[in-house]
Amino acid sequence: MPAKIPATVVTGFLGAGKTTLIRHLLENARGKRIALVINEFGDLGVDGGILKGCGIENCRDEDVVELSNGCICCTVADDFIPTMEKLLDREDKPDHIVIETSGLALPQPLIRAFNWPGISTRVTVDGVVTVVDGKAVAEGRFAHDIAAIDAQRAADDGLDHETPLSELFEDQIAAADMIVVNKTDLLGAEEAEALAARLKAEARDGVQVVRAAMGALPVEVLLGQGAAAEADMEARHEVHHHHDHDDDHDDDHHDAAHHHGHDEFESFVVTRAEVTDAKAFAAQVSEVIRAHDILRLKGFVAVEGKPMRLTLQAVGPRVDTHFDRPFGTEPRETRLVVIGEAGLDRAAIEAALAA
Ligand SMILES: Nc1nc2c(ncn2[C@@H]2O[C@H](COP(=O)(O)OP(=O)(O)OP(=O)(O)O)[C@@H](O)[C@H]2O)c(=O)[nH]1
Repeated sequence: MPAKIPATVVTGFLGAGKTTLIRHLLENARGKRIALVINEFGDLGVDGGILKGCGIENCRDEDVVELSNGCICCTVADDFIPTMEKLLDREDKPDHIVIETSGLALPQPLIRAFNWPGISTRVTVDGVVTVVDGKAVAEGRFAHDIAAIDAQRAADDGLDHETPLSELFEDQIAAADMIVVNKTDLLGAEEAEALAARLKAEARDGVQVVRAAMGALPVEVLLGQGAAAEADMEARHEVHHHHDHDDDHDDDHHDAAHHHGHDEFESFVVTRAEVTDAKAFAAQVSEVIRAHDILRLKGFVAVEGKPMRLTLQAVGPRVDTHFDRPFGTEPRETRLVVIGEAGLDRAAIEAALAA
């Protein structure tokens, strides 16, 4: 069976910066063919418009698909699934699918839709990325323009008007594999750090919390999480069980202050001699990842007495290993790439991995 196509679900309240983050991703995807599915509500089509007319090389018109029949959770069968099938049936399949949910939709029903027959064998949820408006959340609001959100909710009969925004927010946090604390340019460094720590404490174990300005995250941090989110829905509880809908769009798409995110991420390579025990080393790596908040760690490991090299891939504390091929004439060394937010304690990480 061919490998499943990974899909990343991007969620977050309106104005949190989802479209901005996706734009940055497309601009930096370097040849990776990304198809976008955008869940617009109503006929505004703002995000589709923004991304379609973007002039980004990787972002061809036919790679942007809009769902315009409203909330995904009530149109799964007649809109979302056929759209996905069409994408998957294409001759030149995308390497990755990115789905932008509209600001108030619950991510859970969408993730669950990936268990649908015909979809579940061909695509998997690589990761759920929840974008939060760091400035708004730090100030105890959940979104930049609560009044706009309220107006949208009120304008739609199908909408549950009772659920407080705080619960929708909790649903978004509970669904996440990665939480992006966006708009850190509007926060002090300490404030951003405190908020990231707070959200990490609220989220499921192992969820990565990263800080960003203008959604600028390295592609390799955002994509390739391998979460298979559709398979562990019970862990991603919904606080709120009513039917909920969403509408979208305030009109502040125009003021994207051009901002070249200075690099808030770093990566380096650690090498070491052969390890004696593959399993024990994987556990050791997992501990180092937790202790140092490493986002990604990947590479090859030489295991004593094994001619094959061990491939190691870690997303957060989840470490996957398998033997992939003989070392052949290459030096039998362990070589691991470490990726994290700037400020990693390189010396300590090197020492801990070499131990
Ligand atoms: N200062 C600042 N502004 C940001 C940042 N990220 C996004 N914005 C601005 O916030 C506004 C909303 O960003 P979008 O990317 O459209 O947000 P969205 O989540 O896609 O919003 P909807 O599509 O309306 O749900 C835009 O004006 C962006 O330019 C950031 O990190 N810092």
